This record gives sequence, C-alpha cells and structure tokens, in this order.
Amino acid sequence: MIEVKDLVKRYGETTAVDHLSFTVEPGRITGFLGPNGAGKSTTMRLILGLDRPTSGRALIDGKPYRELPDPLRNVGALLEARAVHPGRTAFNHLLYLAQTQGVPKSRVSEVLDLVGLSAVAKKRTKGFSLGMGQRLGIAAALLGDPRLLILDEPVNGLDPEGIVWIRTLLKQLASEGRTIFVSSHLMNEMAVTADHVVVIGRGRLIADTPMEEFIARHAEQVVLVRSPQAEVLTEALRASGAQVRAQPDGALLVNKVEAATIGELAASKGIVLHELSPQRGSLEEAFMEMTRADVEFHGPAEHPPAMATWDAVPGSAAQSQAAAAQGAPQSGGAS
Ligand SMILES: Nc1ncnc2c1ncn2[C@@H]1O[C@H](COP(=O)(O)OP(=O)(O)OP(=O)(O)O)[C@@H](O)[C@H]1O
Repeated sequence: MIEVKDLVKRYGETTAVDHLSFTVEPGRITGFLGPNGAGKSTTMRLILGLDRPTSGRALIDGKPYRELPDPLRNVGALLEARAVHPGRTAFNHLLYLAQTQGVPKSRVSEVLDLVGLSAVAKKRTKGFSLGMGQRLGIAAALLGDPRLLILDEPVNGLDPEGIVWIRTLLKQLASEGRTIFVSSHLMNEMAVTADHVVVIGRGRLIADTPMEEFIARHAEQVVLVRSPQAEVLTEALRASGAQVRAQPDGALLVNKVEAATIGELAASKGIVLHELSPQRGSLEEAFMEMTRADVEFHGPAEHPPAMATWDAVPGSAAQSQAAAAQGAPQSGGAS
C-alpha cells in the first residue's frame, strides 16, 4: 500500500505538489491522472525516495522508501526517463540490474519473455524503438518480482498491440494482489485499464474515486447506432426521451439512453440494427474540462484545450518521442 499524506514539494517559486493526500490499495490498478506538469512524476519520485518532500510524507507499507528492507525487490519502478547503456544488449542490461539487486540470472530470461523481448535479447539497446525501450523498462521493473509497481506513463511509445499487452499484464499483476500505481495523461486509456483513479492538477487533488464512479459521474452516455431503418429508429428513440444526432455517414449518435435499452427498443419494433456501440470519447472531454483550470501550459488562449494542446506541451508523449528519436540522453530511474 502507498500512503501519501499532506505531501508538498516546492522547487523555488514552483509548487509541484500541493498538500496532496491519497492512498493506493493493493489488488487493483490505480490510475494517476493529470495534464502535463500536474505533478505526477514529482509525486512518484517522492514516493520512491528520489527526492525529498518540502513537507508531508509518502509511505510504502507504512515506511518511507529509504527505510524499506530490500526495497528493489519490494518495489518495481518505471520512470519516464530511463537509464539504459546504449552499447549494452537488453539481456546484459537486465543481467547487470539483476546482479546489483541479488536477483538470479534465470529471472532475466523470464522477464524478457514476459515483455516480449526474447527475440531481441542479444541486440544492443541503442537500436531499440521507444516502445521496445518501454518494454525493457517494464522488464527491469519486474525483475525483483515486486509486490508493488510504480509506472510513469508506461504506454508512452507503445503501439496499439503494446497498449493492450500492458493493460493485460497490469490486470494480471493486480489480480495477484500486487499494488499497481500507474500514471497517464490519457483519460480514455486509463478508463479501460484502472480500477481506481487519482486525478491531480497543479499538484492538488481533484478526484480520488473508483473508476466506474468517475465514468458514471463524468461521462456523457453516447451510443453509436447504425440501422438500415435509421429514420424509424430515430423517431422511436426520440419518443422515448433520447437525444439523437444523425451523422453524415448515416450513423446515429444517441444520448441519454443506454445501449441495452436501444437494442430492446429496436427489437420490440422489429428494427434491424447493424451496429450498437457505446462511445467513451466524451470522457476525455469531461476530464479535460475538469482539469482545464489546472493545466500548467495552455496553448494560445483562443484554442480550447483539446487533445492536441496537451500533446503539444513540454514533456508530452509527442515530445518524448521526438527527443528519443533524436537520441536525447535518458537519465534517472529507480529500478
Ligand atoms: N527538478 C525540478 N526543478 C524545478 N521544477 C521542477 C522539477 N521537477 C518538476 N518541476 C516542476 O514541477 C511541476 C510538476 O512537474 P511533473 O513533472 O511532476 O509533472 P507531471 O504531471 O509528471 O507532468 P508530465 O506529464 O509532463 O510528466 C512542473 O511545473 C515542473 O516544471
């Protein structure tokens, strides 16, 4: 379990973490969300003892990280910036870490297998893509078979297959009773991954709630429906109180009624449906609305904070990718 209690971190004039309190429970995935610059990485660094708080405490199983017995085997971490010697192979990188952590060599092959890097185990890491680097970082975090995992933006750089892979892996690890704390600035991704969510903005707590509750409260229910009898269906839906918007391609976007109800209504009237899919796009909008005032770096004032605005701010996924592509040095790391 992780306990953050009235945590404050100031860097000169900047308050990166502002009287933050929350708990991360074992056996579930806790998503740590906030726009860029919200203080997620700083909070994680404070939990991992890589930085000292100005005031307040961050405890792991009741102790500061530095006082944990055998911390590397209890806590696995992936921070956004990783330290990987570019001339070393993936296998040797992990072997070096295993040796410093007292982990047997056999575990290196195990974690390489687990993250899908066995085929490139003997390749130097300097040729790795950002996604492969993320997988290697996750392998390093898993080396000591830790009970608690702290992952900063682990989906950064992963392709869609990689994103599904990490989601499945995290769910598996949580079901084994481990504590999983994972940061992201992507609401929709976390909506399908996390069981619980802690949202911060400008270092302050905005929400600490089960994901289902967060979605129920903030997501507009929108269902995409396709039918060869769209007009009859629209009429029936409107008569039952739903809002219906026809799309240029003939699809219907339906508000204020659940997918199951739409299906039942169509069946009762003998209307054929070709598609019936609940949409989650509006959750991202709700999240951005919620954190709008807490986004540190806005785009030009006339632009609303759409996805593109977040992706264009310093330290974003897009910028990290650009930096990695340019071979920018990666530093730091707790595992
Ligand atoms: N070492 C540091 N010195 C000075 N300011 C810092 C330092 N580390 C972080 N900050 C500032 O603290 C604030 C929070 O940064 P942090 O990196 O924790 O946010 P974040 O939510 O992780 O953002 P991102 O998603 O971009 O990584 C920012 O204003 C950042 O500029």
